[in-house]
Amino acid sequence: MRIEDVYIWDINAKWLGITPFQLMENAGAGVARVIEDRFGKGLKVAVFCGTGNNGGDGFVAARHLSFENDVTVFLVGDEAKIRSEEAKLNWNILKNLEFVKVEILKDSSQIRSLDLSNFDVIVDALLGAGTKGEPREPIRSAIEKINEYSGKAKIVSIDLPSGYPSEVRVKCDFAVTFQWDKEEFRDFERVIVKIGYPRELYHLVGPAHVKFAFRRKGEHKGQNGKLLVIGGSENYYGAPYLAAKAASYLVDLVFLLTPETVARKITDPNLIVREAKGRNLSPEHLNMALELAERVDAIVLGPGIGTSEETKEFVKEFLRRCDKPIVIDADALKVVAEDLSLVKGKKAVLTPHAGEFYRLFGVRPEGSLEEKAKLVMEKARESDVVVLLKGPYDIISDGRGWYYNRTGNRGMTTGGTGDVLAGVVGAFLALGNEPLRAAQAGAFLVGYAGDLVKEEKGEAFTALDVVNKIVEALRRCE
Ligand SMILES: NC(=O)C1=CN([C@@H]2O[C@H](COP(=O)(O)OP(=O)(O)OC[C@H]3O[C@@H](n4cnc5c(N)ncnc54)[C@H](O)[C@@H]3O)[C@@H](O)[C@H]2O)[C@H](O)CC1
Ligand SMILES: [K+]
Repeated sequence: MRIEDVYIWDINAKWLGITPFQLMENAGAGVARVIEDRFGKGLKVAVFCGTGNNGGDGFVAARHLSFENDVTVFLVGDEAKIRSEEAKLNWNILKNLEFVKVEILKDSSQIRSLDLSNFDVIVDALLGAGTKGEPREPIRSAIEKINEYSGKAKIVSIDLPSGYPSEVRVKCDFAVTFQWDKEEFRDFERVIVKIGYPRELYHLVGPAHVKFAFRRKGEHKGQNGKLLVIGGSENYYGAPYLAAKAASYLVDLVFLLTPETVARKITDPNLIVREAKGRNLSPEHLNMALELAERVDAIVLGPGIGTSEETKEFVKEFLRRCDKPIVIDADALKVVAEDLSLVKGKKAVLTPHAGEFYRLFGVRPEGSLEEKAKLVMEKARESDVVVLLKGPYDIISDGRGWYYNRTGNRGMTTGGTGDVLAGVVGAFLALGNEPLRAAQAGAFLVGYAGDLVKEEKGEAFTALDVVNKIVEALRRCE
């Protein structure tokens, strides 16, 4: 698990109804318990708190420790800067306690003159997962002050030694970190306390996956994602349009390569339509497709593409010669089913429904969520791509872990929502996300948009209704 996961778990925990207040209470209580387990009671404890939630954990730990120890809290910084509701609540509780001494240290001179020699334990709750860069004053002086007592007092850091990973960091005896170890943590001892997360969070896709996937990096047009949608045929023109339209809300440019019969029906100014002569895509359009692919960040291949022989030839050759991140959906999956080596090791997301999954892998996804998930994970690992199995719960795997998405409703069985999903996953790929994150974010966002439609219209709606709710759903994930 990485530090970013801390924020993903917090946000998705909130989605499950677990509040940051509960998490902070459990974190601070866990720190207090470890300190008393290790060092006994009747201790003289100094708790150095910053103004973020690391400090908030310190406020809680101070309150728990004050029951049988002599506690002094040093707030380092301006109390007006205490930002989160949960930290503010715990600060206000602490300030009103007679049996906890509270001192506010606003600048470094106050810190430099501190004498901590009569404290048995010093708790470092200055900086945690929200640290950016080298420690700045007055936090820096507090770190240096605490380090003067390394080897004299017991020094316990909350979550991680403040200042880490920079050289200016607290020399702690150990850090109490939460729920699981983090792969970025090196060269300091950790004690892990659980703070009440259910196992669900290992697997649940939530709004945090969208929040972290929708990163608009560039300032200039075209820097925030360029996508190419390849699809449409003599029988289908809606599908490629839905995929392209959905994506156009998330990225800067969307190109749509489609047969002329389809192109003529699409007049949406947000889409850059490129006509392929004839009624279906065929090998004669390969160069045009490859040249367009060179200009974009990601590709969606398949919506409405049909199953004519010349189109299957086109799909095969295109997959052989294009290495851009790609979503493969609908009838293009039929071509992949004939030869999985076409996608092996690509930055690809396959988006089959149950029938297409059977066609691809020769086995029906049946049984419990966990049984289906293990099957999806096995097939994703074998084919070395991300598989997003669509269903009442979408199941997603990159072959290493498995995730499931609960947003969406029965109204989503209406035609075209699969095209919308393919377009949105493609857009998240074009924004620079890894295939797994793109699939997680796409599944959640499209289902959530469908839920917003249902709130308004009940379960009778069209895929275009879902497209029109994507921006609203995205805003709620931010
Ligand atoms: N799920 C969990 O594991 C939980 C973790 N909790 C605790 O929350 C912190 C992360 O809190 P956050 O508010 O995001 O950030 P920090 O408190 O670490 O720091 C932000 C604070 O510090 C200032 N700041 C940032 N960088 C610097 C710097 N280089 N120098 C000086 N000051 C800096 C910034 O302006 C903010 O004011 C996590 O570590 C856990 O301890 C939850 O409480 C429980 C769930
Ligand atoms: K800390």
